[in-house]
Amino acid sequence: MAVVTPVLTFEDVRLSFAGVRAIDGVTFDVGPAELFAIIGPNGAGKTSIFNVLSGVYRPDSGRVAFLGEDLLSRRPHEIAAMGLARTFQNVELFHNLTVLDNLMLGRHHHFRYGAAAAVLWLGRARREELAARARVEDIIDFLELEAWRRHPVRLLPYGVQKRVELGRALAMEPRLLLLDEPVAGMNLEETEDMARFVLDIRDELGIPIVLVDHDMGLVMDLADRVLVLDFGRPVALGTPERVQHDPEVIEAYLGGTA
Ligand SMILES: Nc1ncnc2c1ncn2[C@@H]1O[C@H](COP(=O)(O)OP(=O)(O)OP(=O)(O)O)[C@@H](O)[C@H]1O
Repeated sequence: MAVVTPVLTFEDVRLSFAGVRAIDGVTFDVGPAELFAIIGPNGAGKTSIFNVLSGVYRPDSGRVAFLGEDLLSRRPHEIAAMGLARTFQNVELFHNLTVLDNLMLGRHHHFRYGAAAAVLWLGRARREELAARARVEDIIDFLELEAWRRHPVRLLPYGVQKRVELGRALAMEPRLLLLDEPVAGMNLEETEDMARFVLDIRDELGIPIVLVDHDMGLVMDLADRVLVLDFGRPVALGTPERVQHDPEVIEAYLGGTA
């Protein structure tokens, strides 16, 4: 049997804040083109895990490797440049800029030319800019954003703004995508659209995804595997089918009502 090397390895990670155990011995890995979900009630430690992965928090102990390389010694911009892209719970875009410009900014770390070349619009700068444009136009097609491409983000419906944020993360050409509550605050139609795009990213682009949410329903529909957390502790890890029927999950997460 072929051995599949995980894209991400998170091993026995612990992190406390003034006595609060935000992450309490959490271990998981994410395979290539896997949609991995982390769920748990408020305060379970989901955002803390994302903050460790993106280099914002340094854990007290444990090991985290991305594409075989240690992540814990890296700064946030280095981790982004390695190909780990993230969206946020709240829309974090430049609201007065157009969709196109926001997506172009998502690519900035790919540009290799210096300031002088950029100002003079010379050689390499021009070639890189044209390649970036082509890539961004592909993403606009993929996320069905054509109708809004020249609109400032602040004028767009909320669900479309979240899609632009997803587009900006894709513009980084990620090797792993972290989605923080991608459907929070969305109506049913927006939620269904977002769910479809998330699946397309895995299936058509082959990009592995870690998705954090507290909505059990969405996660169970989308994820290949699910990690359930409670007060920073792992409660269960497995396929949605298995996790849903785990007595500890039913007790801890659903309060024994399922
Ligand atoms: N910077 C911080 N300083 C102090 N405590 C923190 C910090 N970040 C997180 N915590 C604490 O760690 C615990 C886990 O918080 P975290 O935000 O990771 O949970 P969460 O599962 O993402 O919750 P939510 O669904 O509300 O976003 C909470 O008790 C929280 O108060």
